[in-house]
Amino acid sequence: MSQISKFDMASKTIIGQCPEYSQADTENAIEAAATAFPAFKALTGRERARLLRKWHQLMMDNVDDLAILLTLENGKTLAEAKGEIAFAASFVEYYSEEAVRIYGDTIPASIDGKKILTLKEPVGVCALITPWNFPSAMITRKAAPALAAGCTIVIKVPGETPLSGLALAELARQAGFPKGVINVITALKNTVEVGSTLTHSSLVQKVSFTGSTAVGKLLMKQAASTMKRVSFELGGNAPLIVFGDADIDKAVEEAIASKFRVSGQSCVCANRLYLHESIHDEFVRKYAAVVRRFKVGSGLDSSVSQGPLIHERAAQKVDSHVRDAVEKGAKIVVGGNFVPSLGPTFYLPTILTGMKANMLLAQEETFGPVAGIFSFSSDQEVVSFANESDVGLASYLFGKDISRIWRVAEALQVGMVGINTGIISDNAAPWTGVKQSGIGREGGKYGIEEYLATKTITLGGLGGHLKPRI
Ligand SMILES: NC(=O)c1ccc[n+]([C@@H]2O[C@H](COP(=O)([O-])OP(=O)(O)OC[C@H]3O[C@@H](n4cnc5c(N)ncnc54)[C@H](O)[C@@H]3O)[C@@H](O)[C@H]2O)c1
Ligand SMILES: O=CCCC(=O)O
Repeated sequence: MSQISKFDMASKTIIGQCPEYSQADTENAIEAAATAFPAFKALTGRERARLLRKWHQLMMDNVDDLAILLTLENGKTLAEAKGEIAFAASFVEYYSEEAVRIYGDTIPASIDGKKILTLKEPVGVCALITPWNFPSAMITRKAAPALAAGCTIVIKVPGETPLSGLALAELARQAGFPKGVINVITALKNTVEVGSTLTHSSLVQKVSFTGSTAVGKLLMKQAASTMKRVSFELGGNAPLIVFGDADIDKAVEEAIASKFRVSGQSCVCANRLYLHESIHDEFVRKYAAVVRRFKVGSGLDSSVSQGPLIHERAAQKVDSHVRDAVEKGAKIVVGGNFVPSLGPTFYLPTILTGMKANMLLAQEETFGPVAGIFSFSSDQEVVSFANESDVGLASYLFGKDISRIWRVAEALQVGMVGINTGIISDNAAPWTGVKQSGIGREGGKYGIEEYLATKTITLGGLGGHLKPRI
């Protein structure tokens, strides 16, 4: 069997290898999950909750090792990696608490003598396909609710970051999950055939995918062949709007976190920053002062704030957005180039001003450390700028006038709005997009519903109501 070699993202030295699984291996994993399903489904919610709690505990006991592995294979800083492991574990804890709270309804029937009940049942074998930008959290955000519901799973981890998923699966084994309940497929070269196998298999009942909109569309088409349930968490192009009455220092701090965490490689990272003309210059001056202090380098170096991007293609895309903007009249305030001394995947944190709607950055997700700054003069104008996108995942608003904030939050065509905060990730909150940012929700009480089917039971022949004796 051929192997995938994994390199430390900063030094490019080899850190490990894992199998390049094929269509046949994927079919075996699906079979294993299907075989394990009846017994796993039959466990009580309390039993599944205990397994999840143990898994959560093992993740937290091993947070340092998991974080080092994550930094090595993804490039994000160690502080960010530790944050991600805690975030990943938080989904496991949350859904250990939901596993015992899966309720059906009793529904008054329209016809006398009948009763209607609903049962919530696990949908069956689920294929979970996850991206490299959050190699641990994007797995547990799917796996924890699926397992809490009683589903068995086949996880297709990204070829760029397979090791974190394997480490999580080993900890799940140690936690006591029965054989066949959690299966991991690693593939890089064979990604397309593995994806096709998962989405066409008649044993797989559900596909949950996080990744780009382009791949999401392909998987949706493939999953249609067997009418699978689907959940898609796809790309974004988040607008961040600062109104004239905002607390500028706070908005700068939060906009830094929103734009530059994981070097701009989160689906909810602010991509387009819209500043009211009255505070534009002050914001840019303060924002640039912070960004100039950033240090780019290996994520393992504690003085570094920005690690490498995932691959050369990603860095080239970032640079193409910067070049395109400059050609069309934008000005580079900070950064604007690669860091050749570190290698082709390192890009300087960049601020561009004078952005216009015809620039690539305005139209597509940059997925890198570039803040494109636009100026606006009225609420209506900024809402129409922000909505000029075929995706609608996250957005951010900064200001004090609550009636304006509310009006704009309602008018934005997005799944999530952060108000006076640049960080909206929380295991308890529904994570969701509109337009081409996806279908379905992850997290919170809604996340588990994606893995449950509602069965309606109608009891007949019950007769009428008892008549009171007179
Ligand atoms: N909405 C969200 O919650 C969310 C979260 C994280 C990332 N994302 C999005 O993900 C994208 C970045 O991640 P990426 O570059 O890994 O995305 P991607 O779509 O290229 O890949 C995502 C996953 O799908 C796999 N994949 C690719 N082609 C496939 C195929 N034909 N069949 C089956 N699997 C296939 C990849 O190996 C990876 O595991 C960005 O667009 C980002 O916005 C969205
Ligand atoms: O890509 C993203 C989801 C995770 C996050 O940003 O919290």
